[in-house]
Amino acid sequence: MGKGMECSENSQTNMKVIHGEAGYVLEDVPHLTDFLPDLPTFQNPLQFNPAYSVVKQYFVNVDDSVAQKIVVHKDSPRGVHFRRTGPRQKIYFDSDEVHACIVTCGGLCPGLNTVIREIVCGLYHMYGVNKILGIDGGYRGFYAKNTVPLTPKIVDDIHKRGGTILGTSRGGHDTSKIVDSIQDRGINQVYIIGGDGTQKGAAVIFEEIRRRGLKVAVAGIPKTIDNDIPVIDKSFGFDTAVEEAQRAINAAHVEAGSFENGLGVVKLMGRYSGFIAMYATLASRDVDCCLIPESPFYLEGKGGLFEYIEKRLKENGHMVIVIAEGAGLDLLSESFQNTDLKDASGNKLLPDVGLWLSQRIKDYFSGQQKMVINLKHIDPTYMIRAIPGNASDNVYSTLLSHSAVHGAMAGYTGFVVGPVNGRHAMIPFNRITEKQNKVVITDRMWARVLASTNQPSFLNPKDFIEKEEPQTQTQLEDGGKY
Ligand SMILES: Nc1ncnc2c1ncn2[C@@H]1O[C@H](COP(=O)(O)OP(=O)(O)OP(=O)(O)O)[C@@H](O)[C@H]1O
Ligand SMILES: O=P(O)(O)OC[C@H]1O[C@](O)(CO)[C@@H](O)[C@@H]1O
Ligand SMILES: [Mg+2]
Repeated sequence: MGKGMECSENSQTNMKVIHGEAGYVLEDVPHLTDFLPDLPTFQNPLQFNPAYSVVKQYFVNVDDSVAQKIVVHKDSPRGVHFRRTGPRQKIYFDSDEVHACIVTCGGLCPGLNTVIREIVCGLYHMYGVNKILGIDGGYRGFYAKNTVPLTPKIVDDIHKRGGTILGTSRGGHDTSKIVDSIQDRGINQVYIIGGDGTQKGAAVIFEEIRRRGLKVAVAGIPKTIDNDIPVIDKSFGFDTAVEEAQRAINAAHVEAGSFENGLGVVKLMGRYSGFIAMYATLASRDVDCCLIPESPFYLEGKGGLFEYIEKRLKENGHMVIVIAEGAGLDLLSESFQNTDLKDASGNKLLPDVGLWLSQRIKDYFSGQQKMVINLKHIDPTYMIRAIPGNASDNVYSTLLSHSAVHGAMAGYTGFVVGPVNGRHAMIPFNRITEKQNKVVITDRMWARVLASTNQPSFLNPKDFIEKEEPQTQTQLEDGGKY
């Protein structure tokens, strides 16, 4: 810890927070020495690695941190920081001692296999680790299935395939059985790849490991096609998903443009966050209306969706609507009985909004409007999720994997890796799991979507203006990322 720093631990969240000068705050991650103070250290073998020994500054300074906010005013406090990732001079595991395991949980996401590959190759090539196990089929694989040995040869070309070679699942998180399995197998590094639910599971695994006083590092790699993980810039697979969504939007546009009053409805993923729909819309420019969970809308009456569709068809002869799977749930609940069905992880099962919207539009225009429309509904959701990562996601996945490996080798634990303002950092679990990342509809990014599609905002601007204080300066809100 640097000079003039004060460290405190919040007993409720177990968070290590370090305060420095001028309002500097480091939301630190746990280290194995917090509960095992006498661990021996080792020289990092990377200094002898031909790839790294030519790099001038290959070890990061122990005090390096990454700022959460980079837009500041001259009198702003320095604000919250996270510990920077990267190789450390001193490590807490001897290469021969490491017995690592990797597990993938939750839904599929492009780039999962790249992350697995790069953890295996990173451990092997950078740190000389050769005992690495794959856990089969998500959390329950720890106690209900056999493990798969992983070597650079086995994972050599898996990044070219979609899905996860380890398999995945929802539900089945039994903390004590999982930690028993880790302990019984002599595993001392656990790499957990998954979304918000998975990282909640990883946090309780870490707590149990700490309670038992085991020398086991737990590292989370955030995975979510929905981009709903907070703090980090974006999640891997998201770019690929946005790119792949273009094919569906193009098809919808071609279909719509070829028929009189052609209407293409494309459903994209996004349970609670409409990032894929928002970015796919902005990227495409062929979309006339983007509907996301964060922005309420209505169908009938003045300023409603039906009125807009009619206007657009009259003006342009065709239109494309992109709808995220969690959009308009309040409207759907009027048509569907609230069954409250959940998946094995406890996530609410949503009715099919694409089908519902398409039917409502057809009913409206075949009813009182007497306007013949040609509607094509495209649902590419699983096709988008099941492909391999694109080039930029593959590079990104490599950085994430290496960050996790460097962090675990350096004895950090109970952390999630990810880029914060473009620099990779280790973030405590609770910062990742306490809330979901959502599109902020009062941000400029959503305004860009509205400006690009010309769709109605479905909101009364007075609702916003009257509630807000007059602003003299740019507000430095959390949401103002884009
Ligand atoms: N609160 C929790 N505590 C412990 N384990 C959890 C918790 N929430 C979810 N899990 C476990 O994490 C795993 C994955 O959770 P979930 O199915 O919600 O997917 P996810 O990780 O959120 O990914 P995504 O939503 O992107 O598909 C499951 O095995 C589930 O049992
Ligand atoms: O059908 P499954 O496997 O539960 O996955 C669907 C969900 O997974 C996600 O892609 C998140 O991984 C959500 O967008 C979607 O609601
Ligand atoms: Mg989730």
